[in-house]
Amino acid sequence: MIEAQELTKHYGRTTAVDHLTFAVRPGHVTGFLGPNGSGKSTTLRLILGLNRPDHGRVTVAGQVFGEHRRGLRRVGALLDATGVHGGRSARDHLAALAWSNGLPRGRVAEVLAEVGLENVARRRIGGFSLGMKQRLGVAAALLGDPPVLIFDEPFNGLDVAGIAWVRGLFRRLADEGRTVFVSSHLMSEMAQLADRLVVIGRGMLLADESVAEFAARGGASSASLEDVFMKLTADRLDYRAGGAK
Ligand SMILES: Nc1ncnc2c1ncn2[C@@H]1O[C@H](COP(=O)(O)OP(=O)(O)OP(=O)(O)O)[C@@H](O)[C@H]1O
Repeated sequence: MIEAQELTKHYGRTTAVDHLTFAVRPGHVTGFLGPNGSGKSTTLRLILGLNRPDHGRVTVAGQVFGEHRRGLRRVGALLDATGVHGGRSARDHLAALAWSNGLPRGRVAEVLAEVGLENVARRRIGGFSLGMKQRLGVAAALLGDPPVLIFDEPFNGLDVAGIAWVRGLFRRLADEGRTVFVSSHLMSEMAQLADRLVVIGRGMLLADESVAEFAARGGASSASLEDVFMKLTADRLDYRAGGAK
């Protein structure tokens, strides 16, 4: 369970996250949606203790998640797949993470197999494609077999087979009773994946409900989830192509 209460973060005069209150429950895939710049990444960084809130709090399993030793046993996260040391091999990268988190070395081979990177385990990460780096990031998140998993835009760079694989993986993790929180700026990605949605716009909460409840906002019309999302966020857009605001 992830619980945010009145969570607020400012960057200078920008309010990135604005009194956000929501809950992410175990046993579900919860999509975290909002237009570009709406505060999703900032919220995830606050959950993981990588930034401090200016107001409010966010807890994971009832505790503020700070700089915990062996944190990977509690929460696995993929925030920025490209933020890894390019000179290391995939295997060495995961082995270092396993060592610093007190995890058995055998987990490295298990997660490499899980994400389909066993054949390139000895190659330098610097030569990996974005999709391969995403797979490696998923492997790192899974390393500690944690009850809570957080993924920021995990579909970036994945091919069709990769997207199908990630969807199946997230479903399995949720069915195992884990809390799975997945951010995206694309409702189309979430429509086939999430059970629940947390939607924000300009840092503020717009929806925290099941996909069925969200769809019902479209009323009797045959509005797609994407239509409902576009309507809900229409006046909370910071960036819109074509110059109109
Ligand atoms: N380190 C920072 N310094 C200054 N402003 C920041 C910083 N990080 C984020 N912001 C601002 O905070 C707001 C929220 O950004 P954030 O990256 O959290 O949004 P996002 O929803 O993840 O966006 P996207 O979907 O485009 O990745 C934006 O206005 C952004 O410019």
